[in-house]
Amino acid sequence: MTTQRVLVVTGPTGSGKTTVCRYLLENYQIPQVITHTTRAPRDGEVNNRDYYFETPASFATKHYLEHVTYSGNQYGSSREGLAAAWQTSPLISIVLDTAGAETYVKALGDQAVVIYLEVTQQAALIERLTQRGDATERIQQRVASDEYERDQQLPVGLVGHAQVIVNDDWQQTAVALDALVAKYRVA
Ligand SMILES: Nc1ncnc2c1ncn2[C@@H]1O[C@H](COP(=O)(O)OP(=O)(O)OP(=O)(O)O)[C@@H](O)[C@H]1O
Ligand SMILES: Nc1nc2c(ncn2[C@@H]2O[C@H](COP(=O)(O)O)[C@@H](O)[C@H]2O)c(=O)[nH]1
Repeated sequence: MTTQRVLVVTGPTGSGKTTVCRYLLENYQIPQVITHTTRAPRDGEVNNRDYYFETPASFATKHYLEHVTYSGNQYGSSREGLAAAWQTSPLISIVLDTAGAETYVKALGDQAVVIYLEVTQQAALIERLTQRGDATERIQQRVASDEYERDQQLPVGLVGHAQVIVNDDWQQTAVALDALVAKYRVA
């Protein structure tokens, strides 16, 4: 039987996690698990595609494999979401903060293939958030959060479990992703 795996894409805010999952979907038809959040949608984000956007009350009614608070908002991923994505493909992806990635490794073992993205210059991260259209006060709130600081380094619990990709140059990132997919994708 084909092993079901999930590519867990993690790293600091603005490091390119969502961009990586979009690339995996567009180039390899690897579906992304949609997660739940109480954060307000950004311009261009669509409910049921980018996130399940929830109120605090509706967020509390779901069954989560893990859930976190990140910069004042709640985020969570459900077992049902994973199962639904695995129905469509044995190789799927999900975007998580590093706390969520650690939980996935504990819960799923080798089924969780962790990709930790980093960007060499922290100023480049902030610049990318600005270019994405994030409001200045939102960026400041995020940069001041404990979660922002924590996600700047690969957590000890992921050492030996994560493949680190430096996403300074997109072409190099794409080459690294192509190699990773070749290793895990079933022909
Ligand atoms: N290698 C790169 N070079 C330049 N810009 C990039 C690169 N990779 C991604 N970006 C851009 O950086 C911005 C942030 O990327 P993305 O939204 O994928 O980050 P993220 O890690 O998902 O962020 P967050 O955790 O805040 O949701 C986007 O505008 C994206 O187009
Ligand atoms: N542990 C989890 N982290 C999640 C989940 N969904 C998204 N995220 C992470 O939250 C931050 C902020 O996301 P943003 O879209 O507001 O920029 C980022 O690190 C995401 O990877 C989840 O279900 N669980």
